[in-house]
Amino acid sequence: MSFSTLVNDLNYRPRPNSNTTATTNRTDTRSQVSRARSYASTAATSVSISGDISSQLHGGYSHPLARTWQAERQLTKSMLIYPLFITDNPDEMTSIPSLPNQCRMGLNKLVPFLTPLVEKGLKSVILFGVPLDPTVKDALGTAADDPQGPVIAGIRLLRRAFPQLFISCDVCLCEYTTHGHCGILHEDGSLNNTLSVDRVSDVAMAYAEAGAHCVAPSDMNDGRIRAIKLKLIEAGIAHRVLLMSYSAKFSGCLYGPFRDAAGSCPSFGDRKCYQLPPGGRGLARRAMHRDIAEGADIIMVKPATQYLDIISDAKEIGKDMPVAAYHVSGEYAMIHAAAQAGVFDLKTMAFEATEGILRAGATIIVSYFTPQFLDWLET
Ligand SMILES: NCc1[nH]cc(CCC(=O)O)c1CC(=O)O
Ligand SMILES: [Zn+2]
Ligand SMILES: [Zn+2]
Repeated sequence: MSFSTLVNDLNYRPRPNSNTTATTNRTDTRSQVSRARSYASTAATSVSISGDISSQLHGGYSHPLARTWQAERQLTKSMLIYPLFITDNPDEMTSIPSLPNQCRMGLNKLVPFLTPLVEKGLKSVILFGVPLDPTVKDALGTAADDPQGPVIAGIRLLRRAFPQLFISCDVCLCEYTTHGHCGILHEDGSLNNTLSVDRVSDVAMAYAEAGAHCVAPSDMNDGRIRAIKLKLIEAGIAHRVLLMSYSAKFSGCLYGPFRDAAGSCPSFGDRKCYQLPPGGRGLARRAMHRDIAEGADIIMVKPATQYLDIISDAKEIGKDMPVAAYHVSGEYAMIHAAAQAGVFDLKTMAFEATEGILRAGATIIVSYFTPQFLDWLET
C-alpha cells in the first residue's frame, strides 16, 4: 500500500492551517492561496496531503547543480571512445563529406592530430583500418592483419606516443575484402561461419599481440567471442586484453557514412544475414547472453538512440559488466544535418542523445562527438 492510499484510507485531510495545499510559491498573493485552499477543500475533497507534497518537484531542479544530481550517472570524459580511421597512405588527411568534422588520416598525421585531444583529456580510441589501395583487398581480407598495415602500425605508434591512451581495435574483414562483407564467403555468397571465425580470431590476435588493450569484433559471425578468448588464453595474453563484443548490432541504414569513410560497402547484397533485424529484441538478448557465456568482457549495443531498450536489456543481462553503446555515424550525421537546418542546437542535442544512452544503462560510449565533449565537459 502506498503512502497516499494509506492516508486516504485513514480519511486524512489536511489541517486548515497546514501549508501543503496548492502552491506555496512566494509570489502568490494571500487571496490566491486561500482560493486554492478553498478549492482543495470543496472541489477536491479527496486530495491527500501526500499528493500535494509529491507534486512539489521543481525545487529539485531549479538550480543547475540540483539538475545534475537528478542523473544516476554523469557523463565524463573517461566514458568516451573516439573512432579513428587510419589509411595506408601515411600523409593522408581527408575529410569525409557524409561524416562532418571527421577525417581519414595516415600514420604520419595521427600523433599531431591526437596530441591536443589527449591534452584535453582524451582517454580512449578505437581504430579502423582503411586500405585506400584497392589492390590489397582479396577474398580473405588478408590485409587486415598485415604487420605493416595501418592498424598494427597504428597500435605500435600510439602505444609509444601516448602511453596512457587506451587503444581498442575494431576487428572485421569488410574493409579488406573485395566483396566488402564481414567474413569469408561460400560460393553462393553467404558467410562461411567456420572459416570466418577462424580468420577474424586470427586478426584479433594480431592486434592484441601488437599491443591493443581491447579487441572489438564487429563481424557478427557466430562463435567468434569464444574463438578469440581461447586464442588469447592460449597465447598467454588474455590477462591484458579486453574483449568487447558488438553483441547487439542491428542492420539498418545508420552505417552509411561509416561505409563511406571506411570504403566497406558490400559490393553485392547486404548485411541482413549477420546483423540483427531492428525488431529483434529477443535475438539481441540471446546474442548478449551468448557472448557473455563465450567470454566477452564488455557487451555493446549498436546503433544507440534507436535501441535504448536494448541498452537497458544489456544492463540487465550484463549487470556485472560494463555496457557499451556505439552512437554510430548515421546518428551523428543526422544530428549535424538537423542542427544545420536549424531544428535544434548541436551541443544541446549531442548532450541529450548521449545522456539518453547513459540513462538507458551504457557507461562506455563510442562517439564521433568525443573531441567536442572534451571541450564541453570539465572532467
Ligand atoms: N563491420 C564494420 C563496422 N564496424 C563499425 C561499423 C559502423 C560504425 C558507424 O556507423 O559509425 C561497421 C559498419 C558495418 O557493420 O556496416
Ligand atoms: Zn564488417
Ligand atoms: Zn546468412
